[in-house]
Order: sequence, then C-alpha cells, then structure tokens
Amino acid sequence: MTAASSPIFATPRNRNERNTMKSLELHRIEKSYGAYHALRGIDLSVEEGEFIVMVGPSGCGKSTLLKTIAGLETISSGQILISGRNVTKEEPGDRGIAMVFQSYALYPHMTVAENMGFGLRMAKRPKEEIDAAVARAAKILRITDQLDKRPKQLSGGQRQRVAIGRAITRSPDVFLFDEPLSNLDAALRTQMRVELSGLHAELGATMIYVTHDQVEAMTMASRIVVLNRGAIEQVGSPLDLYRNPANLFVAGFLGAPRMNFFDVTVDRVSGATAAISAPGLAPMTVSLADGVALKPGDRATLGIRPENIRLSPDDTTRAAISGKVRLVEHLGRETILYVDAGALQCVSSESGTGNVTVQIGQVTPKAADTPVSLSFHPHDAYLFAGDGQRTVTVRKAIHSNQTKVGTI
Ligand SMILES: Nc1ncnc2c1ncn2[C@@H]1O[C@H](COP(=O)(O)OP(=O)(O)OP(=O)(O)O)[C@@H](O)[C@H]1O
Repeated sequence: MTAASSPIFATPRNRNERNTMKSLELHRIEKSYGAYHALRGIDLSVEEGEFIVMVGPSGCGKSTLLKTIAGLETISSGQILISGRNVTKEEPGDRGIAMVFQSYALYPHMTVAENMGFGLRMAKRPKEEIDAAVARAAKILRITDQLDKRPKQLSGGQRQRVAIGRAITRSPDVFLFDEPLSNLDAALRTQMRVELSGLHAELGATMIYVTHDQVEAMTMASRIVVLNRGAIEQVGSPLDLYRNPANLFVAGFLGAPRMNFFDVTVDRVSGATAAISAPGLAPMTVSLADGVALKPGDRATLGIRPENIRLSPDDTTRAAISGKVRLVEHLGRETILYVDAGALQCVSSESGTGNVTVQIGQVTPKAADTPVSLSFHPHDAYLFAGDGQRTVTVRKAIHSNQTKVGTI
C-alpha cells in the first residue's frame, strides 16, 4: 500500500461531529516487531495547539510512534486518545488526523486541486465545500496559481506544499509530519521551515513533527520529545532541554556542534560541593544540586558546550593547559576549532579524535598547529554522575566562586 493510497486520506470525518478539544494523549504505548521492542512505555500528553517535535537517533522509533498515532501500525499495548476519544482501535481515516510524508505521496494523475480535495471527495462532501477548502488551503500555501498543474510539473517545495494543503483541507484534529522537508535543498528547507511555523500560528492546530534536523526542532517546537531506543528521554521546551538536559544522552544529542564530555574523578565531597579533577584539567569545585549522592572516587562526566569555551588571551595566566589547534573551520559568522588538549581527552568528541571542540563567534587568525589556551566558566559546565552511558542524573555544576574561570 502506498502512502497516498493509505486510508489516512480516505474518510475524513465531518468536523462538526468532532469534539472541539483537540489534543493527543499516549498512555503506555508498547510496540514490538516480533522479539524487537520498538516502543517502550511511551507516555505523552499534547495540549491543543502545541507543535511537538520528535527527535532522536536513527532507529529510535520516531516514525513507528508517528505511525501508531496515525493508525498505520497497531500497538502491542497502551492507549491512544485524540480529542479525548479512545482511537486505539480505530481505522486511520476515522481518527481525525492527517499525515504529511517525506515522499509527498501525491497522486500523479490528479491535478493539484484534485489531490488537495481528495480526502473530502472520498468523504462525499459537497462540491462547494471541497472547492472552498481547496481554495483556502491554496491561498494559505500560496499555490493558487498551481491548482491545475499535475505533481510532475511542480518543484519539490511546491509538491510538499500540495501535500500539506491536502492535510489542511481535511481540518484534522492533529497534523502528523514525517520528516516533510528532508527531500528539499537547504535554502528551501529554511523557507519551508519558516512557512510551517507561520502555518502553525495561523491554524492554531496541534502538530506532531518528526525530524532529524536540530534547527527545525529548536525553531519550530513548542516542546521537543527526545526519543532513544524506543523510550522518551526528556520532554520540554527547546531552550529548557538545551539548558537543562536531564541526562547525558539529551546533553549530547541536542546542540551542534555537540557538547564536549570529559571523564572526571570526584576527589572530595563536602556538603553540597565536590572537588573534581581529570588528567589535564585544572581541579574544580562544583556545587551539587540537592540529592546528588556522589562520593570520593566516583567517576563522573563533565560536559561543556563548544560555545562556552573561549580562547584565553595569550597573556593571561588563567589557563592551566595549553592545547594545540588541529583544525579550523571558518563558517563566516563563526569559527569552529578542534583543539588537541593533550592528556585531557574529550570522550565522544565532535570530531571523533578526542579533540576539544571550541565555537567562537568571530574569525580567528589561529591556524592549525597554533598553541592555544582555553577557558570556561564552571557555571556553564554540567556534571553527569554515573558511568557515561545513559547516565540517569545530571547536575548543573555551579562553582562556589562564580567569578573564577575554569581552565583546561
Ligand atoms: N515493520 C517492521 N518490522 C520490524 N522492525 C521494524 C519495522 N519497522 C521498524 N522497525 C524497527 O523499529 C525500530 C524503529 O524504527 P523507526 O523507523 O521508527 O525509527 P526512526 O527513529 O524513525 O529511524 P529513522 O530516523 O532512521 O527514520 C528500528 O530498529 C527498525 O528497524
């Protein structure tokens, strides 16, 4: 069954029959493919009008979750409520959702107008209603002059607009988007991203959006859902997740270039502070959040984002370690440096070499092989207790003396 022929577009319900509350609730969703456990106890409550973006590494279950909401996949257990109605066992076309696919999934033999009105035609809605819905959607998406064309006569961006238009005409309770912009070039992606945000604001609709693109997630989402191995790691507003990642996974997943991580040892714990150190890292004292149970000798992970590390002036005495620039990437507005910090190896580093990634908002004359000194404020650092793999506890490390600069 092709996406276009899926029942998702077949039988939209009369909007007057619907409950006016538009929201989505997922209760303990489990999905197994044979022995493979693809979704593990997903709980999520989406308010009316929210723009939820689901992100996670390849294979984490994003598309599977979207398809279970759409009804294109059955679930092994759990409940799906749309607008307060239990739709777990309902056919896709009865759920009050519309899905937009990466592949557009348009009917090639139909005109743009026919594609956009397809769902309403299948529901045997009156012609005037269909024409009005198509005209309205075309106006919103600025494709009124394309209505008589066939999909093959359109650019990728225009085709995706038609696919979105087809969803709009159905006035669904919930829009589902499965990486809708992935086939577009970078410039068009940016344009469509802005347009989709505008569309969301204009329609005030509930939207669930799957993407690999961090910029899309950070810019479009009311809330981001970070998935990993079929389970939710954290849910929150983009900036909240960025500033307060709940664990090592989220900290490493959100942010490009990604956060630098260093293995550190807890040397001393005194009340709510701990002294930590690592080969090549000047000893630091961090304030611990309530309830952190660290003890001397524990291993932990220190995280610091590339934009929070700065190149110290050469004449400063603050930096304890001199690294050596290995690679410089001039991106115009900013510069990325990969710095070999000797004994201080970055675990899971951006470059995969153990180098420290530094992001500075200016052009630097530093070239490869130039010695550099790096520094950061301890209050910009994060301390993750545990062994570094799916660590359960994150603590924002706060230096007892906020004016002092941490050095590496
Ligand atoms: N029909 C299927 N039968 C067996 N396993 C499946 C099936 N569909 C998906 N899976 C498995 O479930 C896991 C989740 O797949 P899913 O497509 O949801 O991942 P994803 O997060 O969307 O990945 P990507 O970002 O690469 O699209 C994967 O390991 C995948 O191999």
